[in-house]
Amino acid sequence: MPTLTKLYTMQEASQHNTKDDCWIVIDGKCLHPLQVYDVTSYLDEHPGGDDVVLESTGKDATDDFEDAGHSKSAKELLQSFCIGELDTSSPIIPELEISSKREAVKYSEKLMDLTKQYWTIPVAIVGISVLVGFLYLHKK
Ligand code: HEM
Repeated sequence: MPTLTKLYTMQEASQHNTKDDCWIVIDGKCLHPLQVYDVTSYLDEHPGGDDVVLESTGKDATDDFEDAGHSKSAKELLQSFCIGELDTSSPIIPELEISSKREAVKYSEKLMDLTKQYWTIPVAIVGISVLVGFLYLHKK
């Protein structure tokens, strides 16, 4: 039977960054993408202290976890805190996408303004060309 996996965005996971509510995101290895773990209840028991874990919230903490040289049993223990997977289809920093859209709008507005301001130049060139052509034909 297919199991339903809960998906969380990095933005959502990063909001759980306190002693009373602490989520971390770590690569689950195998075929899995990044997994989200609610380790709140383990913070006080963590042999490395709670601050190191809190410092690893709001980001991919795989390297931090691996660099600490955790034992096999620590890795197994970690799995018991898994609450879901990271939704990688959403941008990690959504503000970036929004601001780049805003930039595009700004750019097209600027272009429109320039067109409005300088429309006389191409019109004048066409007008002068027509006039010169007209005079030239009349001379003949
Ligand atoms: C990503 C953030 C984490 C960092 C930076 C970190 C760091 C550390 C460090 C530095 C130690 C060594 C403490 C010492 O020997 O004095 C340690 C030990 C340990 N940590 Fe973490 N830890 C993290 C997350 C976790 C999590 C989420 C779990 C389990 C749910 C965990 C389980 C353990 C265990 C069981 C030990 C004892 C040694 C072992 O069995 O490997 N840690 N950790």
